[in-house]
Amino acid sequence: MNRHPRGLYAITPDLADTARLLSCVEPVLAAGACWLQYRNKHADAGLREQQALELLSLCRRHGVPLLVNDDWRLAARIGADGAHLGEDDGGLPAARRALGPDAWLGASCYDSIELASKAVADGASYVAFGAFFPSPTKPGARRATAPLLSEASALGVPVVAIGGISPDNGRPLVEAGADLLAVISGVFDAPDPRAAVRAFATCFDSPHPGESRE
Ligand SMILES: Cc1ncc(COP(=O)(O)OP(=O)(O)O)c(N)n1
Ligand SMILES: Cc1nc(C(=O)O)sc1CCOP(=O)(O)O
Ligand SMILES: [Mg+2]
Repeated sequence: MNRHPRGLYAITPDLADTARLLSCVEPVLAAGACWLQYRNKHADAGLREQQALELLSLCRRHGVPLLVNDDWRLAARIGADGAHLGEDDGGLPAARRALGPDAWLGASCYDSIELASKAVADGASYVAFGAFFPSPTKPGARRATAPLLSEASALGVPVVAIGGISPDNGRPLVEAGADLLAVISGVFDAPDPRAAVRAFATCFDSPHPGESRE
């Protein structure tokens, strides 16, 4: 498993129709998203398990890690590559014990470097900050600013930025220290999701020598 991921971390939109979910996600993986998070805030436990299993096979076919949002027990049960937990989603130490040492375990740290440092001590293997921009998916999300990303680089785990990120505003977050840009609407609400994934890739291009980005 690549311990130094860099690129687009696509997060699924809430879709009750599993066939539609798969047909939305497949082109995004084919176009080069490097991680996928299964997030569905409305499905019941049975549908979430069914959707997570179908996404896991799709991700395996594309060689893309699948992480499950909110529910580390589901991640452990289906053998997903990891889980993502926020402040209301249970303790990181129990999740780490259940998932094993090699699984990805992400923690939402909002705008707090102190939360991030505690999360790493508790077993997180990446930390996420946000929201960096107004988020259509989560309009009430707490806001974070880019200097947090460079501060977090010292924690020694991949750093994820989330919240209202688009191909047009993502590059400064990468330049500030984000390894992964986590995105829902900027990919899945784009008129052409494949083109959006390719446009996100340019946020990770190094500037040409001598090129100014002021
Ligand atoms: C990569 C990533 N970062 C942050 C979140 C948000 O997690 P949380 O605060 O638990 O909110 P919900 O996603 O559960 O609404 C995330 N899911 N992924
Ligand atoms: C799920 C989530 N968590 C956030 C945080 O700031 O912790 S922002 C967010 C929504 C991300 O969706 P979009 O790319 O559409 O803004
Ligand atoms: Mg959560």
